[in-house]
Amino acid sequence: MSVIEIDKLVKEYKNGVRALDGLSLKVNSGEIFSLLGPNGAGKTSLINILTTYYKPTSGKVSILGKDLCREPDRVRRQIACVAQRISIDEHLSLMENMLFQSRLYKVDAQLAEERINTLIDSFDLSGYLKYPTASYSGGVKRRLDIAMNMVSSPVILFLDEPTVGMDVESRKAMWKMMLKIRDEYNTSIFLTTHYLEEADQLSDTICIMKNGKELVQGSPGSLRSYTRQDMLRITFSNAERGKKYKDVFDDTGFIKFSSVRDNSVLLGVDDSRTAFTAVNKWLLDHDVEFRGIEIVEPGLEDVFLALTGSGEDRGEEWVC
Ligand SMILES: Nc1ncnc2c1ncn2[C@@H]1O[C@H](COP(=O)(O)OP(=O)(O)OP(=O)(O)O)[C@@H](O)[C@H]1O
Repeated sequence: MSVIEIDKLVKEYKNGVRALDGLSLKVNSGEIFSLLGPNGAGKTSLINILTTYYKPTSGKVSILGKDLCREPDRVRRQIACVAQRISIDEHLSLMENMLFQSRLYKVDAQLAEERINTLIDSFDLSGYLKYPTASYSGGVKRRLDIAMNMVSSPVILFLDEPTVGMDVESRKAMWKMMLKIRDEYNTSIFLTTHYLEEADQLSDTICIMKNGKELVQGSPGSLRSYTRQDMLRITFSNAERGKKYKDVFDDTGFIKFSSVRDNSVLLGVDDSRTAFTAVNKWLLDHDVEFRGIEIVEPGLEDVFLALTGSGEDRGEEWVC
């Protein structure tokens, strides 16, 4: 069963920027859904619409079976959103922050008390009860922010880049928290992130978007299979040479997609063994200085780069 259904969503701002350009996607009940995309892809615009903050220009959005534009109040009661900026009040204690949130959502006082105690326990916050919230580390503040947003027992929790700027340990604690929210609270999570490893580790479904449109949607494993077996990496002495030969290979016509990463060019090809021989021969015949050529197994990062490219629109070949 899906909890979010988006059909041909368009958001055009007053300045004429079309942040969403006919985006369609579905989020299933009880899953962690990650939205990935380069800067300016339209992720925040989408979250702002889904959380009823902005109105779409056109298209249809249904959340928990309700039309977002016709019944925004009913939708609002069943969702919670943790924005990029931490929303805890540092003049209040941990408990006061939790209670404030429960009153905002009009949760019955006794139920709120039970939920708050369970959340504090569940998310390892009890050790911080006696300290002022202003003294918490960024990671603990973020955990409290998310715990507060769970007081209303939302069916869907939106998290806009929840681990941005965190150290590895805090990020791992946050992942544990997200998995708990999905598995023990049965809340669906809609997550935006720039971290591919995070999306890979946590998500049931990943959607990669660019220029206001979805490029591809699927499980981390199914996305990796997009480019499995058929990639070559050629390493040069510097990134400029990589860029130069990327353009040369693009013009040959037998490359499915290409991207430059550090000193290397990644080439998507039809048959890696045949391409390996052909490209190797071409490089030697043309006296091109290169450090190495190899057949590579793609990771999620390769899929992301292949689909979003670095300015070129080759990803459109992969539109689902
Ligand atoms: N309020 C606004 N008015 C006009 N244009 C906007 C507004 N908000 C966003 N945009 C533009 O819409 C496009 C998509 O922006 P958006 O913030 O949704 O992308 P994003 O994927 O969240 O990017 P980032 O990862 O950098 O946060 C960008 O070109 C941006 O400049």
